[in-house]
Amino acid sequence: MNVDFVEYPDREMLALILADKLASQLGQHLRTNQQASLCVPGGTTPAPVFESLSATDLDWDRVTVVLGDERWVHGEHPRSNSRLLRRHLLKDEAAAANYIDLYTGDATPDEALPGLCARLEPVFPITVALLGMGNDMHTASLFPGADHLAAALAPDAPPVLAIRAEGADEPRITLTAPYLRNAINLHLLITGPEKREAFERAQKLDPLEAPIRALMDNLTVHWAE
Ligand SMILES: O=C1O[C@H](COP(=O)(O)O)[C@@H](O)[C@H](O)[C@H]1O
Repeated sequence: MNVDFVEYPDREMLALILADKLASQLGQHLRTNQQASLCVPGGTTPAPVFESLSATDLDWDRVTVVLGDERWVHGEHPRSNSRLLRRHLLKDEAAAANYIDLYTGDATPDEALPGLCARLEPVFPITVALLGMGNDMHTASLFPGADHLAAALAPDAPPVLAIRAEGADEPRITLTAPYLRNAINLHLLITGPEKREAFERAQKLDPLEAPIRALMDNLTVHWAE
C-alpha cells in the first residue's frame, strides 16, 4: 500500500489546487506525447474541481476525457454522470476535449461492452485518473456486494464491466480495477469526516468489502472537511 494523504484548509482551496495539479500532470504528459487521457468520477463531490479545471489553459483537443463509471440512464437524466460533466467540465477551455461517453443508449450496459472496449483502447494507460468514493467505500461503480465485483477486481479483468448492486439505484457500467490502478497518476477526491473515516477503515479491509482498497498502491488522496 502506498498512499499520500493531502489535507486542505477548505473545499475551495482543494478544488483550485487539485484542478491545477491535474492540469499540470496532463500538460507535462503532452510535452512528450501526442495524446493524454483524463478519467473522472461522477457523483456529488467533483463539480467544483471540474469548474476550475474547465477554465484551465491546456491543449484540450489532445485530451480524451472518460468517466470512471456511468449510471445506465439517458444523458439528460438528473442522475447521469455525463450530464454533470457536460455542465461543469466539458465547457470553456475544456470544451475542445474529446469525450468518450460510456452511455451508448443500448437497453442494457451489457450490450454496450464489446463496442466500448474497442473505443476505450486508446485511452489506456490513463494519464490522469481522478476517483471518487462513497461512504460505503465503493469507487467508480465497484460496489461492495456487486454482482461482478470479483471479476472487476481481477488482474485479468476487461477494461469495462456491467455492474448491478443493491447500493446502486440503476445498472451501471464501470472501468475495472486493473485499468484504473494502472493510471500514470492516480488521485482520490473525498470530502467530509464520514468519507475520511471510511477511507481509513478501508485500508484494513479486503477489496471485496472495501473496493477502494484495490486502488491504494500509488494513490494521492485529496481531502477537505
Ligand atoms: O455513484 C457514484 O458515487 C461515487 C461517489 O459519489 P459522491 O456523490 O459520494 O461524490 C462516484 O465517485 C461515482 O462516480 C458515482 O457514479
